Amino acid sequence: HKVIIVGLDNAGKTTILYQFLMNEVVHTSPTIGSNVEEIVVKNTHFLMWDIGGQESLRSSWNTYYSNTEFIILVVDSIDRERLSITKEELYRMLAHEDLRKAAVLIFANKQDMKGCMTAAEISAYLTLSSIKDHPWHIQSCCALTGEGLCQGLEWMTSRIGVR
Ligand SMILES: Nc1nc2c(ncn2[C@@H]2O[C@H](COP(=O)(O)OP(=O)(O)OP(=O)(O)O)[C@@H](O)[C@H]2O)c(=O)[nH]1
Ligand SMILES: [Mg+2]
Repeated sequence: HKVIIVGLDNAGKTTILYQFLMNEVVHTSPTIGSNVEEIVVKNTHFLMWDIGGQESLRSSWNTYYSNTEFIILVVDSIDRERLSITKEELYRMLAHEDLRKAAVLIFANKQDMKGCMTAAEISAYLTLSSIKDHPWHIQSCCALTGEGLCQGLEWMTSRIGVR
């Protein structure tokens, strides 16, 4: 099952990918291009593409879209200023033909940061409840401790077989 991990630069995408793979925090630097790893959850194989989120790289996200079953959108919950940009990117993706059948998992990451937005605040800002044409789920998490990541993966595995 193909998964793409998207979100703005510094959101924590690469950190999440390697937490999934090794249950460890790896030292990351901004991703140029992508990383790809296979993650197995309860006999379900996910091929996860972690894509660089810098502004100059976002226009090429669409080259990763074909055959994607899951979009993991990672949000930096402390980055209030740029949540509007995340919102634009989210709705641009949802409108894309190649992602018509994709389900969306939103990770409200960096919940360890003081003063961060809650998953409920992010959900309201992104108007997730208005999304009717894609299954979606929001999960708060902290990539540094791994908290919340398993629950996100469980939602993904629960979706398989529904379609
Ligand atoms: N406090 C805190 N820091 C985090 C968390 N997750 C990631 N970080 C830090 O955020 C920074 C960016 O993480 P990356 O995983 O490299 O971000 P990215 O989304 O892959 O960024 P690009 O590759 O540039 O798109 C790193 O310094 C991480 O250690 C978290 O849950 N809490
Ligand atoms: Mg990265």
